[in-house]
Amino acid sequence: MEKKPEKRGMIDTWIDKHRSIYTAATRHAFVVSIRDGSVDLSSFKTWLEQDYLFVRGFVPFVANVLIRACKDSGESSDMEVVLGGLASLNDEIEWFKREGSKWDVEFSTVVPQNANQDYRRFLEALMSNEVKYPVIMTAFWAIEAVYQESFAHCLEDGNKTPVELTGACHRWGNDGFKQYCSSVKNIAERCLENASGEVLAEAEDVLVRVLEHEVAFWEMSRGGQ
Ligand SMILES: Cc1ncc(CN)c(N)n1
Repeated sequence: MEKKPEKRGMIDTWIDKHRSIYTAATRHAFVVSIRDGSVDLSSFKTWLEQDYLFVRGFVPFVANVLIRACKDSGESSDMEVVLGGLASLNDEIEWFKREGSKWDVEFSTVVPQNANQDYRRFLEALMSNEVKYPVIMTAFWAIEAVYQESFAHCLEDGNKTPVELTGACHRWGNDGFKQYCSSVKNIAERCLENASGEVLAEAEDVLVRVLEHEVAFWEMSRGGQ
């Protein structure tokens, strides 16, 4: 049977419109250096330290998305998708701790860098009740999708990803995580279909801002702030 082409929604339209920042976030030099094996391991360690702190701040954000999915969605399956994401953050934190001991990282002494603090402040602002559900779901999708696309790239054919880094790549580059991102995208697209012009403008803006924060986060790993 012929496969039906997937329906293009607002998110795909916005990605096309903001292609250069989308590519900057999903094909950043740090990610490309993992894929081609030239990665500087001290950059990887910086990323690991900073991302552990980020993920700890991401938990309350996702918990808030879960509450909004229960209160504002009207579709009971939204809650199940987000709950799955929250549960996998538990595994993620355990993974970071194991990885930290492998790389001799003492997380308790790590200080969040500026890009990390800015990103976390942005997430906190999104947790306000004033922010509409379609806007939150768009942001949530973008945050997860950047990691999925980036790390899946490090596993694609022809990669020279160092074996000690493949664990990180599989964590976000695996098919289950891809499927989960696609479910989150479907939720966001469904909400955006019925959104007002004002909410659409806000969601587009938030999408671009997530991509900018992701670029700054990768830059920080390579020694920027
Ligand atoms: C900066 C960042 N962005 C996204 C993810 C994926 N949850 C993450 N761990 N860190």
